[in-house]
Amino acid sequence: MNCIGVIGYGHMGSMLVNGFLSSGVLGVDEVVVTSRSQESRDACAAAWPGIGIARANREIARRCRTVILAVRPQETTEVLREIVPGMDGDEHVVSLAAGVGLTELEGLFSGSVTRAIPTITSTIGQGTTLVCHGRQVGMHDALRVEGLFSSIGNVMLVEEDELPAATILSSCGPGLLAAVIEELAGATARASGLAPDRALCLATETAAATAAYLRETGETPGDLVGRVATGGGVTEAGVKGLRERLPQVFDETVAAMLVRYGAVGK
Ligand SMILES: NC(=O)c1ccc[n+]([C@@H]2O[C@H](COP(=O)([O-])OP(=O)(O)OC[C@H]3O[C@@H](n4cnc5c(N)ncnc54)[C@H](O)[C@@H]3O)[C@@H](O)[C@H]2O)c1
Ligand code: PRO
Repeated sequence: MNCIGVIGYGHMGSMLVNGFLSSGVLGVDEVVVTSRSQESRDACAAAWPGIGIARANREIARRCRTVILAVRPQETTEVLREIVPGMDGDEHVVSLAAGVGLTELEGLFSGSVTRAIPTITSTIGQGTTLVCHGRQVGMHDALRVEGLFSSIGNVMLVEEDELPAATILSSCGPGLLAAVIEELAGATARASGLAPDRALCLATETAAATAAYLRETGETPGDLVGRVATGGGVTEAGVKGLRERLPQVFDETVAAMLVRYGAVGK
């Protein structure tokens, strides 16, 4: 009964199960998983022999005290409505859904509710899970959930009104930066004879090294630009062009994401 239930074994559900089990923070006898398709349930059972597999969402609610909802935002309230009748009220529901607020979740389940927004980079133990506890969450439940997510990366406690912006940076960020890496490599390959796969390899390594440099030295991005861009040189020409055009591109990008954030759970 004190186990962790995961409903939805897609990108996030599988990442969390793999992370919690491979870090050793949970054993297979402490996790029960279900997902809509038999194929996903079979994949989970094959990856983690001995893990609990439930055939129905309501079974998770009966067997587990902590229930992680790892289905899409538009399915989250439907799944919560489905399982609540089988719950006795002292469970802890943890929703991963971007855009589905605590008020809505607590309106369906009157017990403890936490919103947690992980990031795909926690597949490799890096990145930050954003955690926002609802008003009913006690210290014990809060620490248990924070401990679980700490096993796969950093945890940052946030207020709910900070979640949209923090989600864009922490959780959508890997997708945004991957697109930037792809465009930088693609443009360089198109403008030269460099093979696209070699361009992508160099751009990816450079992005990783740049992030590590900033993290380790504590320099600002502006400091680093100053070190790289020799006066009158090549980098300066590129950074000048980016600084003229990127603010508008990113302002529009973030505005579009915030609009979608507000609508995604509907
Ligand atoms: N992908 C990310 O990087 C990311 C990051 C942070 C938060 N999130 C949030 O995590 C949640 C899951 O996202 P994802 O990318 O893993 O989605 P996904 O589509 O990969 O996985 C969703 C899973 O839920 C299952 N499912 C759907 N309806 C179901 C139902 N009624 N009962 C049981 N299982 C059902 C699907 O079969 C699928 O396996 C979303 O709410 C999303 O907002 C995602
Ligand atoms: N992935 C989810 C989305 O794109 C939530 C953050 C990252 O909607």
